[in-house]
Amino acid sequence: MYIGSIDQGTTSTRFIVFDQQGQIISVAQKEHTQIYPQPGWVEHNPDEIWTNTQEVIAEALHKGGLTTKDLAAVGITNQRETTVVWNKHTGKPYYNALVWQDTRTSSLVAELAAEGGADRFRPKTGLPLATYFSSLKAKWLLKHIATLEKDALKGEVLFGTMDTYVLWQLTGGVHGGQHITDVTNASRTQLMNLSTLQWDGELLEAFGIPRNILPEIRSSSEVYGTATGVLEGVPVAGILGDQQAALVGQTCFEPGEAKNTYGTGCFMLLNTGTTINQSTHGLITTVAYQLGDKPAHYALEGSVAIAGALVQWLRDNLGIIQKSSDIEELAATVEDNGGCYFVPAFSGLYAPYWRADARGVIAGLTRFVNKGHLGRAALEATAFQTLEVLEAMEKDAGIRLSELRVDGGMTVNELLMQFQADLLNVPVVRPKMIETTALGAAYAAGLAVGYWKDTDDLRRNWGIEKTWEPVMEKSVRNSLYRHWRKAVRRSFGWEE
Ligand SMILES: Nc1ncnc2c1ncn2[C@@H]1O[C@H](COP(=O)(O)OP(=O)(O)O)[C@@H](O)[C@H]1O
Ligand SMILES: O=P(O)(O)OC[C@H](O)CO
Repeated sequence: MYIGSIDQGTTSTRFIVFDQQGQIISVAQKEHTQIYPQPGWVEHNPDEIWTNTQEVIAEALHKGGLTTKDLAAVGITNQRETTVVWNKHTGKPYYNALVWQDTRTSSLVAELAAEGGADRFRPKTGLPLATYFSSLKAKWLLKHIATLEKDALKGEVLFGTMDTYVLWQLTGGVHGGQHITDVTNASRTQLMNLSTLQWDGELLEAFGIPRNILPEIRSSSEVYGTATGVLEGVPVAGILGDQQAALVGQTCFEPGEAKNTYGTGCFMLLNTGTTINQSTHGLITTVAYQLGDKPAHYALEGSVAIAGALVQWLRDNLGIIQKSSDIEELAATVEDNGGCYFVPAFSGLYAPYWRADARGVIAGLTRFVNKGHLGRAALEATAFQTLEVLEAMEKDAGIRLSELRVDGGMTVNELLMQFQADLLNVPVVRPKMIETTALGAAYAAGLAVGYWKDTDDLRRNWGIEKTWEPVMEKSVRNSLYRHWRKAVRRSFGWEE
C-alpha cells in the first residue's frame, strides 16, 4: 500500500504517490493559468484548479500502474491564504480565487491600520495587517461581488482556502462534500485565535465576516471523510498548508529545527514547540501542525513573496530565458552581479519589512550591466531575502542556526545554493527528497491511518543529498549585503 498527496501550489498542482520509505512511486503535475486583470491583482480559476487536480491524480495513478485500492490514504497540501467563495448548492465559485500575492486590499489594510495600528491583530493571530492574509480578501469579495452578502445571509455561501475547496470537491461537492480546514490553514486567515484554535468572534466582527460561511477547523492529521470520483473510497486523512507541510516533510519536529522552501515564494519556518513566540523583528507566528489529538506546535515564519516567481517573470514577461532552469546558465555567463541589485517587491515586501507601499526596483544599472547580470541579480534576490529573514529569526528565537535545511523547486539551482551558503555563512543542506511539501501531507495522512507509527518512524526516512559550505570572504559578503539593503530602501514608498 502507498499514500497519495495532492499538492495544490501557486504555480501548479501535483499528485505524488509515496511508499513507506518516503520514496516517490509516481508523480504527475500541471501548471494552471495565472490571471492578472490589473497591476497588483493575481487570480486563479478554481474550476481549472479542480479539473487539473483530477487530471494529475488520474495520470499519476495510470503512470504508476496503480488503482485507488493501492492507496491507504490521501493528504492535501496547498498554497495558503488564497481565498475562494462558492455556492453550496451549485458548487459554482462566485469569483476567481484571490491569490495570496494579490494586493487589491491595500487600501483596506491602510484603513484598518489607521484605526488601531498595523499590529492590532498580532496578539491573537500572530499576523500583521497585510494584503497577504485571507481576512481582507474575503472582505473585498463580500463588498464587491453582487449577491454574495445576500446569499451568505441565506446560508448558501462557503468560504475556503484551497485545501477546503479541494477537500469539498473531493469528498462529493454538492453531494455532501466536507467543509473543513486544518489549523495550519486556518492560522493564515487572520480569523483564528492562535491559542484557542477556533474562529474568533472579535476578529470576525472587525473584518465583517459572517461565521456561517467558514469551515470547521480540525487537526492536520485525522480522517476528514472519504474521497469520491477519481479517488473513490480513499480516506482523506491529512491537511497542511504547504510551508507547514515542508516542515513536516523535513521532519523538523523538535523546537529549534528549521527549513527554508524555495518555490514561487520563499518561506522559512522554525519550530517553536507548543510555545506561541510573538515576533518583534518582522516575522509572523503560525501553527506548524497539530497531529491528531496531540497539542498544536507553533512556528515562527519568514515569508518572502517573490522568489522563483522572479525567474518566471524573466521567462514570461521579459522572455530572456525560455524555461526556468535556463536561469542558471544565464547567471553563470558573468562572474558576479556587476553591481546590479533586483528587489522584487511585486506584491510589496513581506518579512521582515511588511511594506505594502514597496514596488520592484532594479538598482545599480550602468552600461556594463547585461542580461547575465540581471539573471544573477534575480537569483541573488532570493538569497538576500533569506538572509534578512534568518537574521530576524535568530534575534526573535535567540538562537544561532548551525545549518539551513532547504527544499523546493529552486534548490536544484547549484549557483543559488552556493551563493546562499556564502551569504548566510552557514552550510546549506539539501535532503535526498526535495518534494518535502507533498511528502509532509502524505506523512500527516499516513500517521492518521497507522501507515506510519509515529514521528520517529518518519525521521528515519530523512537523509542528506548535498551540503554547500560557505567560502566567501567576509568583506565581499558585507559589501553585497550593504548594497542590497540600500536597494531595498529605494523600493519603499513607491505606491501612494
Ligand atoms: N533551475 C531553476 N532555477 C531557479 N528557479 C527555478 C528553477 N527551476 C524552477 N525554478 C522556479 O521554482 C518555482 C517552482 O518551484 P515549486 O517548488 O514547484 O513551486 P510552487 O510549489 O510554488 O508551485 C518556479 O517559480 C520556478 O521559476
Ligand atoms: O505555492 P508556494 O509553494 O510558493 O507557497 C505559497 C505559500 O503557501 C503562500 O503563503
